[in-house]
Amino acid sequence: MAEAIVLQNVVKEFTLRYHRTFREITVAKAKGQKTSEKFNAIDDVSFTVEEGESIGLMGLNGSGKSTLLKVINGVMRPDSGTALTRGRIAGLIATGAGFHPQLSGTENLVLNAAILGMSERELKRKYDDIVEFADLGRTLDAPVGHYSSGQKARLGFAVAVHVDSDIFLADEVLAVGDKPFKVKCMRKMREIRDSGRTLVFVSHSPGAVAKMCTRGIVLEKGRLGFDGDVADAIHYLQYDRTDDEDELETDDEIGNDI
Ligand SMILES: Nc1ncnc2c1ncn2[C@@H]1O[C@H](COP(=O)(O)OP(=O)(O)OP(=O)(O)O)[C@@H](O)[C@H]1O
Repeated sequence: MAEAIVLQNVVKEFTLRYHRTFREITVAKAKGQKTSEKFNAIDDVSFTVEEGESIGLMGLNGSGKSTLLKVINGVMRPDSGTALTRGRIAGLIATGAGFHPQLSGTENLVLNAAILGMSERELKRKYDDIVEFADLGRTLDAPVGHYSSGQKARLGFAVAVHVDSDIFLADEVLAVGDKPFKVKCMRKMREIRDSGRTLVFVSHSPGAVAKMCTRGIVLEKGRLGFDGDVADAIHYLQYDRTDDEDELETDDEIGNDI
């Protein structure tokens, strides 16, 4: 089996700025305080994904999952190390990314499909399915700038799943969609997985990850914390733990009842 994604010692550095105004910066400098700090959002991460594997990319908030997807997708370049991929990549890596707020949903659909490499003929063939999947009704005629985050996710996901990709990246599709849409997304991602395409699925929902993926990769403050069987990855993160304080937790329910 061929390699679909190969990451070697990938580092992505960001600058965290503590102040927003000149005045604040001047005061901080006068007091000898730092005004910004560099940190590695992705810190020396290496792993290989074989074609057809389904990976659950997990980790606490801010651990670097979205950043890593952007590096894999190619919208961000690593500061050092290499990120190689084989084949066409599609997916939803950030809700609303690539949308023009002043254009309507329909216009953005066409634009987005073209950006993702769909030919005019292919789009004509798939247009009705995309519209049906997004299920936005007349809202499709309204400017995307007025869309809710869930509506943006619907449109972005609807286009992305209809692209003939070899690698599908999904970031937090379950976070903003309503329940019927989540169910539809999970079904579609399962179809993608079962068709032998490579899937990288970012989620905080252990139930959904366990159902969708065979391998789990856990990021911890930008570093690779765990890479192995998906159940072990969930256990490593203690996402399978339920104690009294977790009683109000809804995350697992979301995954379990899909
Ligand atoms: N463009 C940026 N400039 C500076 N810092 C950034 C930038 N993008 C992300 N970060 C920081 O990098 C770290 C990793 O962010 P990232 O969005 O990859 O985390 P995540 O694991 O996807 O988090 P979550 O689960 O909350 O979605 C965070 O500390 C975030 O604040």
